[in-house]
Amino acid sequence: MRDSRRWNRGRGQDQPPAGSGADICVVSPDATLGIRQFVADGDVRWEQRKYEKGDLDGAFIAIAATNVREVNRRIFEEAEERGVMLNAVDDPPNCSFIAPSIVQRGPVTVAISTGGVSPALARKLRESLQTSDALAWADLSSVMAVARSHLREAGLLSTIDPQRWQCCITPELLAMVQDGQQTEATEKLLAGLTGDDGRGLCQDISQCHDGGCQLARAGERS
Ligand SMILES: C[C@@]1(CC(=O)O)C2=NC(=C\c3[nH]c(c(CCC(=O)O)c3CC(=O)O)Cc3[nH]c(c(CC(=O)O)c3CCC(=O)O)/C=C3\N/C(=C\2)[C@@H](CCC(=O)O)[C@]3(C)CC(=O)O)/[C@H]1CCC(=O)O
Ligand SMILES: NC(=O)c1ccc[n+]([C@@H]2O[C@H](COP(=O)([O-])OP(=O)(O)OC[C@H]3O[C@@H](n4cnc5c(N)ncnc54)[C@H](O)[C@@H]3O)[C@@H](O)[C@H]2O)c1
Repeated sequence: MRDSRRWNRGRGQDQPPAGSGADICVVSPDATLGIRQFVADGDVRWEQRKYEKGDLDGAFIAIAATNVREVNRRIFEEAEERGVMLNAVDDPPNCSFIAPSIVQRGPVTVAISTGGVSPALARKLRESLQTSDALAWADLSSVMAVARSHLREAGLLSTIDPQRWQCCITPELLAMVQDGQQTEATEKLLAGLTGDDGRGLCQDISQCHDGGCQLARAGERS
């Protein structure tokens, strides 16, 4: 099993691997302080012994992180036999999946993979993305969720053109949310989506491409 340094490094924070509701079991004669803490917190079970064939019985996903390459290879063989997904930390040929670098903001998760070509590049991309404006769109999550659930309840969700969603997700809407005006932003979004805002936004969906309506609105203002 990976040690806590790696868990923390991959996520860029002191976040236990649990929290997903997964039943996590570590099989190892010894464990780091980090893993012992997860065990003490009830997030992880620890079987204090060496790996034995059969340990993957019933597993959905496994990580082979012993410091003995031959043991990791045997774990990979068992995983292949059982159809269990396996990651062998730094041994790509003995992985059936590769661990990505992760960026999270609210409910939004961005996973970055270089396909094993360069983990250092995956980290660079993660660190760039964490501070990039692109990720700020994730701050709209709760407003989007509320509007969506409202439209679903009203039986209107499937009537909204996908392009209209894109046109309504504007920097202006984001600024409102970031200013703490959640309710106003939700109302504005719903009005824009249902065409009730009276400003002609996206009245002709067929003309509305690549933010075209926003460009038109900017033109109107100037
Ligand atoms: C993304 C991340 C997630 C995580 O760890 O969970 C991750 N490695 C991270 C960092 C990192 N790892 C290494 C360095 C040193 C610089 C460098 O080598 O580039 C750095 C950078 C640093 O620490 O700054 C060393 C290293 N890693 C691997 C090898 C073996 C090989 O390539 O053969 C070696 C050489 C070992 C040696 O011999 O010394 C292999 C893998 N590492 C992967 C994932 C998978 C491919 C992912 C992809 O490329 O997309 C894969 C295949 C295994 C797997 O699937 O888990 C995490 C980013 C954390 C973050 O976001 O900050
Ligand atoms: N890809 C990465 O980013 C990355 C990062 C850190 C470590 N690694 C790799 O992960 C592996 C482990 O590194 P580490 O620093 O955690 O090593 P470590 O020595 O700290 O830990 C290895 C653990 O495996 C246990 N172990 C040994 N034989 C075992 C067996 N037969 N059954 C069960 N457990 C057994 C040991 O008791 C120990 O607790 C190494 O191959 C290392 O190169 C990869």
